[in-house]
Amino acid sequence: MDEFDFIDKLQPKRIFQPNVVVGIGDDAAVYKPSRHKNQVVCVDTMVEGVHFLKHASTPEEIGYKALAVNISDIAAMGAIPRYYLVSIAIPSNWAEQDLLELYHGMYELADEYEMDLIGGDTVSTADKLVVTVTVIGEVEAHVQTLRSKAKEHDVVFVTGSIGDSSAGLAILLSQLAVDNKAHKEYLINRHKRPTPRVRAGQIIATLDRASLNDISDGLASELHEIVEASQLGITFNEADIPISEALSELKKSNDITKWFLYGGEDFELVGTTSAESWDKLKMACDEQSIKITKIGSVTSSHSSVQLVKENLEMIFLEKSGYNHFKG
Ligand SMILES: Nc1ncnc2c1ncn2[C@@H]1O[C@H](COP(=O)(O)OP(=O)(O)OP(=O)(O)O)[C@@H](O)[C@H]1O
Ligand SMILES: Cc1ncc(C[n+]2csc(CCOP(=O)(O)O)c2C)c(N)n1
Ligand SMILES: [Mg+2]
Ligand SMILES: [Mg+2]
Ligand SMILES: [Mg+2]
Repeated sequence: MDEFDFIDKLQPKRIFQPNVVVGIGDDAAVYKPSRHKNQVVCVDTMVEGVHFLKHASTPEEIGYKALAVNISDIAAMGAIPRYYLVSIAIPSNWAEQDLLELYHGMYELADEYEMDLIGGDTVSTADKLVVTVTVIGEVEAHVQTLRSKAKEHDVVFVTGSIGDSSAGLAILLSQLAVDNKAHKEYLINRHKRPTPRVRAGQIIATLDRASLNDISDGLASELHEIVEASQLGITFNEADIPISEALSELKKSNDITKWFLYGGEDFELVGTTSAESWDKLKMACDEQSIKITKIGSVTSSHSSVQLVKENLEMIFLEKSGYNHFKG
C-alpha cells in the first residue's frame, strides 16, 4: 500500500458544509465558524483488541462506531456535528480494501448528518489498528448542557434502552448464548452500530437548563460524573430503567445488572432537568417518537448515586464501569 495513493482515495466526492474553506490536501483544514455559534470539539480513539476485535467486526462496522462514539459526545453537548478528522495507525495485516471499507462505515453516518471529512493523519504501526476520530460541531452560544448543571429536585432521564451493547459484547466474546435469533442480532447490532442521539440532544438544548452526559463507560459511572460535577446526589429506580425486550428476556436466567449499570457503550444520553422542563422534553420527544424515560431525581446528598432496587432495597453505587486501567 502507498500512503499517498491511500490518502488520494479519501478525497470526498462532495462537500456538504458551505463553510469548508480548505479540506483534505493541504497542511491543515480551514473552515469558517458560523456566526453566533460556539464551536464544540471532541476526540475519542478506538484500539484493536481494546474496543473491537478484528475477527468479530467488519471494517465497515469499526468505522461506523469510531465516528458514532464521537458524534455521541457532540450530542451530549446539545450540539450539531459538522466536520471530522481521522487519524489512523495501520499495521501490515490490514489491506487497503479493509481500510476503504472502514471509511465507508464512517461515510454512512457522515452522510446522514451531512458532515465533512476535512483531514486526518495516516501512519504505520507494528501491531494493532488504532483509529482516532475528532469531531467538530456547533451549538447556539447560550447552550451549555454540562455535567455540572444539575440542581436539587431535577428529574433524571435517559434516552433509548440501556445494557444492550454490553450484552451484545458478551455474545461476541462467547460469554453469553442467546437462542432467540432476532434478539441475538438486535443486541450485537446495538453493540456494533450505536445510534448517537443527536436529535434528543437538540431538543434538550432548547430547555432552560439541563445537565447531560453520554453513556460510554456505563450508567453508574456517568451518573457519578454528573453528581461529582454538580456536587449533588442522584437517586434512581431499577424498575424505571428502560430495558429492551431482548434484555428483559435474558433476565430470567442472567444477572443483567452488570450490563445495564456497569457495561457501557450504550451511547444513550443521560441527564437532568427541572420537573417543568421534563414535561416539555417528554412531550417533544413523544412527538418525534424519541424514547426518553424518567428514572430518578437529584438529591442534596453530595456525590452519592443511590439505586432503589426492584425489591425496594436501597444501595449506594460505586463509580465502577469501564476503566481502561482497571479492566
Ligand atoms: N489524554 C488527554 N489529554 C487531555 N485531555 C484529555 C485526555 N483524555 C481525556 N481528556 C479530557 O478529559 C475529559 C473527559 O474525557 P473522557 O474521555 O473521559 O470523556 P468521554 O469521551 O465523554 O468518555 P469516553 O472516552 O469514555 O467516551 C474531556 O474533556 C477530554 O477532552
Ligand atoms: C474486545 C472488546 N473488549 C471490551 C470492550 C468494552 N469496552 C471497551 S472500551 C469501553 C468503554 C468506552 O471506551 P472509551 O472509554 O475508550 O471511550 C468498553 C465498555 C469492547 N468494546 N471490545
Ligand atoms: Mg473520551
Ligand atoms: Mg462523553
Ligand atoms: Mg466519548
